[in-house]
Amino acid sequence: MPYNLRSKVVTGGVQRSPNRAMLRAVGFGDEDFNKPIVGVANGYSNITPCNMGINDLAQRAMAELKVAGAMPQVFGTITISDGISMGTEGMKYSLVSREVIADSIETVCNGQSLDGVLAIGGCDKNMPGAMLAIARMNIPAVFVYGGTIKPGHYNGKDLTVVSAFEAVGQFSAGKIEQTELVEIEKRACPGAGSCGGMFTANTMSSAFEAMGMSLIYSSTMAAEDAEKAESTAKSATVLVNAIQQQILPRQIITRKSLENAIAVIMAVGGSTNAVLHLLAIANAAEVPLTIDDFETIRGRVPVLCDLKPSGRYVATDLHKAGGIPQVMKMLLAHGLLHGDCLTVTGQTVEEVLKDIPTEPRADQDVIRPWERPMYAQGHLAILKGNLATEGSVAKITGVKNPVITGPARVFESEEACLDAILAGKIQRGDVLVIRYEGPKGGPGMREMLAPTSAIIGAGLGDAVGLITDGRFSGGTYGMVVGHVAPEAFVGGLIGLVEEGDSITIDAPARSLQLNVPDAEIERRRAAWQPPKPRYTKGILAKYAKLVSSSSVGAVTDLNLG
Ligand SMILES: CC(C)(O)[C@@H](O)C(=O)O
Ligand SMILES: [Mg+2]
Repeated sequence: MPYNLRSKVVTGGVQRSPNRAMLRAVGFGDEDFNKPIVGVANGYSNITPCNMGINDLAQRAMAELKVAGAMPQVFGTITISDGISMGTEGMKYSLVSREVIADSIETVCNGQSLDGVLAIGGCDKNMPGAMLAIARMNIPAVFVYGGTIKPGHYNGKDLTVVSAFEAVGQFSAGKIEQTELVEIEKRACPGAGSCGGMFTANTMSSAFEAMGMSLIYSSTMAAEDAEKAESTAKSATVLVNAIQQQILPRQIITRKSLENAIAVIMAVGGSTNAVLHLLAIANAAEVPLTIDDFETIRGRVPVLCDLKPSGRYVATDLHKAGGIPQVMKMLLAHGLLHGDCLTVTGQTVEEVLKDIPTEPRADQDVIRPWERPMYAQGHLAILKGNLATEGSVAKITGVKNPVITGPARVFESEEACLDAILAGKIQRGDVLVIRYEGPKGGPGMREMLAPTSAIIGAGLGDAVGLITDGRFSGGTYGMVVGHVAPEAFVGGLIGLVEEGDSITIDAPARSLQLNVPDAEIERRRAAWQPPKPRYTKGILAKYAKLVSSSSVGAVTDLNLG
């Protein structure tokens, strides 16, 4: 039976003869018209180490798809590098690139009536971008992660790119010499692969493994190891089976599997970005999920893994210790994972995990035993209050002072804030406010890794708070609250804060509050003028018009119907 179930492009009789003529030019023979046509969304780019090994994986996937009886058709998807654009105006394109990737995969797969898609990505937005498209289209699909980078080494310590960001703060605070800063820069990124801690890329790949849209163990493999290519080949075989069986993404991406992904992200200590991306994926899959669901799951799931940014180990260490399947099995054994969710293999989560022990191995301390977690509850909290009536996202574990009330130090951009930190103008007890960096205001919610790392490097990590309507890197930690919604640009209270106002971040109470009388707030609100958009042409201008609040995932196709 022909697999071109979606359209009759190649089986549609004489009318389709011209379509077939073109396919013959790209290598189709008579018998190939009876095979499924599978897109390979190739995120290859030498712009960033995260994506530079992906072409080899795409080639391997193509070869294996052919062996499994499919006709692969490769097309390129774009990426930007968060690490390289970090701290620049270019970072505004990062979250935008998520939509571009989603739109490009949807455009090619639907435009060409493909029977399935194997998407390969590396840098942070590649993962959610691909999954948004997969959830929208609902054609059989598998996600292949390009793999994590191995750690660099200096003075007996493991390095990641975040070490280089923190070294800037250490240097500015006079804690290290410039020679040391340069050594760290040279050694932080020793090869191919996405940033090595449990930062955003590794968080999202882990989430997809937990959701059943990627093969087990695949999200923590090193980009440069042979098993990455082997797992890619296996993904191709699994996808062809999914096409034959018509296993569809929306059978896999369900409310329950998104809850599994959230539970795993809490257990591994993942990035704040996961909140934004999983809300967006739920919207694309038409699954009900709200920002408050993260708080509910956080309350019952412990942080089990000792991973960077705030912990000790990197993703390759987690892999050696048993990887995401070990974490999932522990959650399953303690009733915190839905075992009946379908995976792309056709097996349920419980079936996939059946041979994995319920406790981690004793010869490692990356994954803690159940009785000795890093933290009894998850680290990604949803804070609300007059400053964030729709919600905000904070990393609340690992900070010594979970409550801070301090004077606001207001910055209208990330650059202004970084300059103040590096110039030593921030005092212990200050609450830094970085605003007009939201989905519409930035636009694009830049990741504030440079200021948050400079704070850590300057030794102020436990002494100051920081709130923003922008985002954070997966490498950020400390008393930081991002995704503050509503954002300043649309009139959110964060835009009305004045220098010296008292702000309280209360992590245990999950509250974010401006301590200014209501009458004064109303006076300021009446005087507030919406600012002019920063961009009036091109993609940033289009994005700013369409994008939703971060509290519902910063998506560009909400309520368009
Ligand atoms: C550069 C990083 C560390 O990859 C960052 O973009 C993240 O979000 O994790
Ligand atoms: Mg990032």
